[in-house]
Amino acid sequence: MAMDCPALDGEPLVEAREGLARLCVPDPKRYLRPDGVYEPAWAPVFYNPRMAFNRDVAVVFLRAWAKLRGVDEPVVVEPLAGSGVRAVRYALEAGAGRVYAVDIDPVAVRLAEINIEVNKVADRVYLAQGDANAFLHTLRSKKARVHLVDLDPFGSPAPFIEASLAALRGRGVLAATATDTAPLTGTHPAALRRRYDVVPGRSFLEKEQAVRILAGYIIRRAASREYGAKVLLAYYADYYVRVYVELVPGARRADKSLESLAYLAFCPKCGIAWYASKPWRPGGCPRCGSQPQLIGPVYAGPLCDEKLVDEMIRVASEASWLSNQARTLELLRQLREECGLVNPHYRVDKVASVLKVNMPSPRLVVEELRRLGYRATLTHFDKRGVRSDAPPDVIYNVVWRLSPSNAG
Ligand SMILES: C[S@@+](CC[C@H](N)C(=O)[O-])C[C@H]1O[C@@H](n2cnc3c(N)ncnc32)[C@H](O)[C@@H]1O
Ligand SMILES: [Zn+2]
Repeated sequence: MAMDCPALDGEPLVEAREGLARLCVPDPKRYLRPDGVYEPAWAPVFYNPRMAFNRDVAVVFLRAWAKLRGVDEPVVVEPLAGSGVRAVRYALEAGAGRVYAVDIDPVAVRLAEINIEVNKVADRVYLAQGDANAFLHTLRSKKARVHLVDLDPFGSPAPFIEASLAALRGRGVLAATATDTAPLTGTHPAALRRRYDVVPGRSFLEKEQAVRILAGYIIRRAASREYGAKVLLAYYADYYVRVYVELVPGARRADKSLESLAYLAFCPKCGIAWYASKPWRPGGCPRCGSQPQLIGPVYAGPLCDEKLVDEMIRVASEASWLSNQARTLELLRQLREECGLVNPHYRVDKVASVLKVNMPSPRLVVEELRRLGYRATLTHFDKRGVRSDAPPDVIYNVVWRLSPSNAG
């Protein structure tokens, strides 16, 4: 049955559905760019239907994490809540016992109130207007138990990370989306250095670089508060980075997780990247011996936890209500393949261009590497990418042999 959405400050609202939630949102047709595409940032309250996939993965994550950690009715904080869609979905779909939803904008809070009402989750979703950081610090001073803080800002989550860590007492998860992909991928090196405190640069693995910089930044901030940090899931989709980092208090754990940091070293001449643990003595390119370019520190560990992803795949296969069930499963299955392979991916097109041959199919390269006894998979970061534990000379050899230029 169609729903009657009230007006919001004279702004007509329309119905939208996402997961199990029924929502009232600004009419996308009123905020079209000249090319006819909806621009959610122009609407009086931000609601982006394209982020439904991000929220699908988030509810699946929380269900799986709570099951594995034996947490009943987890407590979630969403301090940048916008229309309230994410908070409502955590309550409806992820079994959250309590969700604190906060936004600084009074209009967003009024819309979130409507959506909480419509979905009958007012007993579980607590709404407040205010500054995210102030609210997170209040939770800390009240010693509230928080299991998950989900940061979904405009741009960078960096300004909210300290306060999120403060609110997470005991074992919990910090989930963060970053849409400031121009700095993270190295297009704006000054902003990258400023925001994430790294030696900036632009490798040919832009998306993997972006994910590893954000994860590394969270690990370093967590360590300064004596939290060990483990990356449970980290990926790139559409135009954003998303990471889920589990935090466990303890100075020794913090020291240990700092060991997962390194510098991303890359040789523009050979089109390969690797990790260098000592920036002042990074070692030469394993192929040509020349001094590499460096970015970092970055997180140099696995992009996901295999047990968690297995459980997420199980949850997602049963969650037929998700807005993007097939895409969620596709991403999780691909990440599952990538979990155990920590080396930065190889770009088959770059290697082929250095060899001055046509690019062979990355899928064939993976098959051949496996036949030779190496671990190898495609990567969700790039259709032209291959992730493998094979050394560069083997990759070069395989790309050369499989190139259509050398066929017959
Ligand atoms: C990208 S939108 C959130 C979208 C929402 N999380 C979702 O899944 O649809 C970012 C929101 O953060 C709010 N915001 C910006 N700065 C804030 C601050 N310092 N404290 C609280 N909210 C803030 C904005 O009003 C906006 O609604
Ligand atoms: Zn080289």
